[in-house]
Amino acid sequence: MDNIHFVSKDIFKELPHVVESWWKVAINVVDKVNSSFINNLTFSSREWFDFSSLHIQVLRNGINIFPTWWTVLITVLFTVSLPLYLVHCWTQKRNRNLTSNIPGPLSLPIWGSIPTFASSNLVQLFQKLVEAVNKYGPVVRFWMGNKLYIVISDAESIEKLLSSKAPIKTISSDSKIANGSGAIAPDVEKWKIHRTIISSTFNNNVLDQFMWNFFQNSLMLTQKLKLLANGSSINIYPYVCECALDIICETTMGTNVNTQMEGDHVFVENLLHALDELGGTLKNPWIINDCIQNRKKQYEKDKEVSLKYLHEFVDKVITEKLTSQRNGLQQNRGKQQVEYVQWIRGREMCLLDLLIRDNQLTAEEIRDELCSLMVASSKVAVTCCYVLYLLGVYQEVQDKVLEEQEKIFGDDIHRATTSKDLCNMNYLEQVMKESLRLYPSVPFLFRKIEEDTQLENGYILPKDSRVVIFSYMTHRNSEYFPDPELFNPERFSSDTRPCAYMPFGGGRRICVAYKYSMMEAKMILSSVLRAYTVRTPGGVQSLDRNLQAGVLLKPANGFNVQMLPRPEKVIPSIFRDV
Ligand code: HEM
Repeated sequence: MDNIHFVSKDIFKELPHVVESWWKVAINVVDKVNSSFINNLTFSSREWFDFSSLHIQVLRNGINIFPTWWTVLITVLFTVSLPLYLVHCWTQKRNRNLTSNIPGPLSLPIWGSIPTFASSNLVQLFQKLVEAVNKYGPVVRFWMGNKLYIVISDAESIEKLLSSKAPIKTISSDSKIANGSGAIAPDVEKWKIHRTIISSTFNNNVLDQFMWNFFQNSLMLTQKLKLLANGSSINIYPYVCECALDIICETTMGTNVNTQMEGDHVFVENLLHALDELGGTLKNPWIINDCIQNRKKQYEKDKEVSLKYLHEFVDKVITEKLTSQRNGLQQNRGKQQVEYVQWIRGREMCLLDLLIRDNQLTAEEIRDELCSLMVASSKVAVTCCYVLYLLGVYQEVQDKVLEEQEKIFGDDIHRATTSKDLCNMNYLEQVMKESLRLYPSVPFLFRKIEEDTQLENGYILPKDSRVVIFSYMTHRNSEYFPDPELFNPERFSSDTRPCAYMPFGGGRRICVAYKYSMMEAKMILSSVLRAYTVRTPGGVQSLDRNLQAGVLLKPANGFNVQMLPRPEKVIPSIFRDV
C-alpha cells in the first residue's frame, strides 16, 4: 500500500518529465524516420521532397496534430512504458530515497540521464563527465535507465570505499576482452587464486629476469623509429604498443610474437582493433554490463571479430605449451617432482608454465587470464606515449631527463641497461608519475556495491549501485595537487595524500604489475629518449580536446609527435649500427 502511494505520488511529481521525455523521443523518431524518408524521395520527386520537408517542419514546431499512425505509435509506446515506469519506481524506490541528497543531472523517468549521453561520441562523453563533476561536485549521481551510478572523485570518499569491509565487486574492463562476456571479475575465491599466481610472476624477486626482454624489445623499438625520426609528425602509439605486446607475450607465454620486426602485423592489428572495438562498444561506460552482454551476442554472431583471432592465438600457444610440457614430462617421467620443477625452471618459467603447473585453472581460464594481461600491456604503451608527448611540449623537462640519462650512462653508452640503472632514473620516474597524474591510462575504476556503504560526507552508496572512481578528476583536484593543470614532475619528490593519486588503482585490487610496468616503461623511455629528441607541435591543448573515454584514456587523434635523431655523442653505438 505504501509502495502504491509512493508510486502514484511519484508519477504526479514526475509527470512533466514524462511528457517532456516522450515529446523528445517523438521528435527524435520523427527526425530519424523522416530523414531516411527524404533520402529515398529525393531521387524520385522534388515535389515529394518539398512536401516531406514541410511535413517535418510542421511536426518539429509541434503545430501539427500527429497523423494517426504516429498517434498510435506514441500511444503504444506510452502504454508499454507506463508499467515499466511503475516497475522502475517500485524497485528503485529505496535507492532513489537513499540517494536523493546526492547531486546529479536531470533524470528523466525510465531513461534517467541516458538522453544526455546517448548521442555523444567518446570525446564528447568524456567532456560531459568532466563537466558534470565540475558542476555537481566530487560525488555525482546518475540514473542510467534503472541503474544507479555514483561517480566519486574525492580522496576521502575513495579511501572510505576502498577500505570498506563491505563486499564490493570489481567490474573489470580488461576481463571483457578475455572472455567477451562477464565484465564482473571472477568471484572472490577465484580472484584470490588468480591474483596469487599472477603476483608470483610480477613480484620483486623475479623482475630482474625480465630485464633482457625489456632491453631487447626497447632496442628494437628504437631501431624501428629510426626510419620515422625525420621531423615529420607520426602517431607513435602503434609502435610503442607493438613493443609492449612483444614484451608481455615473452613474459607471460615465453613466446616471441615479434610483432615489431615481422612485416605483417596481423597480431597487433587485431589486438589494437579489438581494443578499439571494445572502446566503441563502451561508448557509454556507464552501461558497461549491458554493453558487454550485447558485445557477447555480437561476438557469438560474428565469428570474424578480432577478439576471436586473439583467443585463437593464445589457445594455440597454450596447446603447444601443454604438448611440449607433456613431452618433457614423458622424457623426465622417472624424475622426482622437485627435479621436474627444476627442469622447467632451467628453461625459464613464464606465467603460462606456472598457471599450467598449478593445475587450478581450466584451459579457458588460463586463456582469459593471458588475454587480460595482453590487453593490460597496452596501458604501459599509453603511459609511454603520454610521457613522450608531454616531453615534446615541455622541452626543459626533456633536457633534464636527458641530463640524468647522460649521468647514468656517461660514455659507456654501449652497455645494456641494468635494473640498477633503472633504479637511478629518479627524475624520469617523477616525469612518469606526473604524466600518469594528468593522464591516467585507466581513468575510471568500476565497483558494484553489495552492501550499503556510508561515505565520510554522509552520502550513502546503496546496495546494487555502481560506483565509478573517476581518478582523472581526483588527480586534477587543487586540494591535493596545487596548480593541478601544471606539468610539474618535481611535485613527486614528496609523498602524495593516500587515495589522491591512484593511476594503478588502490585497495585489494591495486595493479598487480605496478613495479613491472614502471620498469618496462622506464626502459622503453630511456632507450627512445637517448636516441631521439621529441617535439609536439599540437601542444597540450590538442591532447585535452581529443581525450576520449574508452577502456583506456587516449586521444582520439593519436599521439602525434615529431622525432629527430640526437647528436651522435649521446646515441649509443648499439643504435647507430643498425
Ligand atoms: C602503466 C601501466 C599500467 C597501469 C596504469 C595499470 C593500472 C591498473 C589499474 C588502475 C588497476 C586497478 C583496476 C581496478 O581497481 O579496478 C590495475 C589492475 C590490474 N593490472 Fe594493471 N596497469 C598497468 C599495467 C599492467 C600490466 C603491464 C599488467 C600485466 C602484465 C597489469 C595487470 C593488472 C592486473 C592483473 C590487474 C588486476 C588486479 C586484481 O584485480 O587483483 N597491469 N591496473
